[in-house]
Amino acid sequence: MSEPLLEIQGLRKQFGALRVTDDLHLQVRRDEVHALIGPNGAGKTTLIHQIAGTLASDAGTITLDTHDVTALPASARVQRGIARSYQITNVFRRLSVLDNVALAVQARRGHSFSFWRPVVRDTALRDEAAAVLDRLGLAEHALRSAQSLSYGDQRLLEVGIALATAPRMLLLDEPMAGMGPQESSRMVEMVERLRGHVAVLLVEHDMDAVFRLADRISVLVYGSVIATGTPQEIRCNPDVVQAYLGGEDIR
Ligand SMILES: Nc1ncnc2c1ncn2[C@@H]1O[C@H](COP(=O)(O)OP(=O)(O)OP(=O)(O)O)[C@@H](O)[C@H]1O
Repeated sequence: MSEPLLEIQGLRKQFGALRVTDDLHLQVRRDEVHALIGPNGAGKTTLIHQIAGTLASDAGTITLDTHDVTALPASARVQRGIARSYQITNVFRRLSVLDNVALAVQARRGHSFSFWRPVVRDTALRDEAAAVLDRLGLAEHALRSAQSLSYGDQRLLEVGIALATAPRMLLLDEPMAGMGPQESSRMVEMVERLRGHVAVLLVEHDMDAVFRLADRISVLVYGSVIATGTPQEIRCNPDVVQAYLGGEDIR
């Protein structure tokens, strides 16, 4: 069993009187796919924002590899190895697929976007971006504009942009949302290939995908983790079945 890479203790985020995350504790190991499930409004997306640093926390700590990152801005967390995939709105639609990934590689190297040069002039950059596309199964689309990709491929590209920052902790917020069965299964295969190379925290409503992919699952209810365990443990946990599904079987 590996040591936790990400450790969250007593985390809280409050909007007015509403505590969206509240005394939240969670550990993600460095070699696991860890799924976070919970009813609508439980606070899953808010937690992803707090980990990524796009929302400041009101209490608690977030440590990555024992370094406290709670007070760091989002950009500094990316440099430390935390990446999240954003919605398609984060993709530069008119740029090529390869250039989109290369921009993220370049950002990781600490260059600002104003120094962006066509990727074709920078072999190392191009090779690194191409390797990411290979990993995603998008190599054949490298020179197409991002906007010409199918919906499923655009969502894969989002993950590619996150991977291009060479994360140790990858946050995926509903990567299968809006996908048909075929596209979902490509995303599942892609996440499967990441296992062991990068720690993955996966928020997903598609329970088939969750139970297929997760090494462990945490269940969030009213902003707190009520249970963490293997898929089998979670499936059999009476508190989870009661709280999450109102008493119905989880699958
Ligand atoms: N910026 C905000 N201001 C006020 N309330 C917010 C804000 N962001 C989220 N909330 C509220 O916090 C609660 C949790 O939202 P969040 O999106 O984190 O839940 P979730 O578990 O991701 O839900 P879903 O599964 O439906 O995506 C909701 O009641 C939401 O309305």
